[in-house]
Amino acid sequence: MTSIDVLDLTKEYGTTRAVDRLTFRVEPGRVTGFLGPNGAGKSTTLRLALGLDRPTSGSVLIGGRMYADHDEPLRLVGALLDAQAAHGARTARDHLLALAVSNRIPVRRVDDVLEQAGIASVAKRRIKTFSLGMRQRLGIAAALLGDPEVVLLDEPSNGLDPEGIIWIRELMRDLARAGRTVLVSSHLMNETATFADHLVVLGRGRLLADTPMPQFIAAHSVRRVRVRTTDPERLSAALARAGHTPVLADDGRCSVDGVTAADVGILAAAEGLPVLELVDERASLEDAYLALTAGAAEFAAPSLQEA
Ligand SMILES: Nc1ncnc2c1ncn2[C@@H]1O[C@H](COP(=O)(O)OP(=O)(O)OP(=O)(O)O)[C@@H](O)[C@H]1O
Repeated sequence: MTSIDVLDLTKEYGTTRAVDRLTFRVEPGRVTGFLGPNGAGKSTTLRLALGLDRPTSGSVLIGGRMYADHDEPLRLVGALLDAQAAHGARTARDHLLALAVSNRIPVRRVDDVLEQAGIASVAKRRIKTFSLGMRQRLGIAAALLGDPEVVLLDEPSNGLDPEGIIWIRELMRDLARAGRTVLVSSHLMNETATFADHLVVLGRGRLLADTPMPQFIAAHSVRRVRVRTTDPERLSAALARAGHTPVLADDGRCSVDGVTAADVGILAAAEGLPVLELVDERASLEDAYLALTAGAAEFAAPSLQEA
């Protein structure tokens, strides 16, 4: 069981602080969604974890050691960072074979991962003829080649069709169920909600949240009730008198934040209004995420003069 520990990590590019004193732990046995708006620092953190760039300060430890200090890192950590990185003139199979041989991974793994990624039938085609989705599957095959305990995926559903998106979701869940440590970056909140057990949210290089998914939603969502009665204006006026701020839609439905369905039902009954529809709406992960990152999304990464 191998955890990832990000410890007081900072990365500056000139005057841009891409990652700002970040500390969090990614636990095995679950899928951790790594979220944040464009430029939040997700890819930089993953590159630092893989030793592809040097931190300005702080560190990332995988299984208690830096990536580069492991003897056979590809057998411990599999990563998909840039699916376009593979050499276009090679066939998919040759690309994986070269990776296997140079990392002392048994050659039989090549056919296993081609099969697992659903690209066995195109294994002998040159990579330059591949669609974005096929390249993405090849990148995932390469990440799984060393049968790693830790899997880092940067936007893995990029370019995948709906069937591919379901496949990658199930693959990530299976890896976590098998006790592996799975960290997956994304901008897509609703999609992340379909596979992540835990969330780490960044904004402007800083940690905004590190929390189990259900707690994240509960902590950041607003209660909202949707109600429809025979007289929307009268109900609206009654809600306003009770100190609420109802929003009336064209279809006669009324939304009210910060109340329960019971509150609204009792109020409607007191007004003698028949209730035609009354729904307790749970804010979606998208709403919760947008509320959390609203401040961070308005700006680019902070410059050092600002910080
Ligand atoms: N090599 C680099 N040189 C200069 N600035 C960089 C470099 N890499 C990243 N940055 C800057 O660091 C910040 C964080 O970028 P990063 O790519 O890590 O964010 P991200 O969260 O992965 O965004 P996206 O979702 O758009 O990929 C951005 O302001 C980016 O412009």
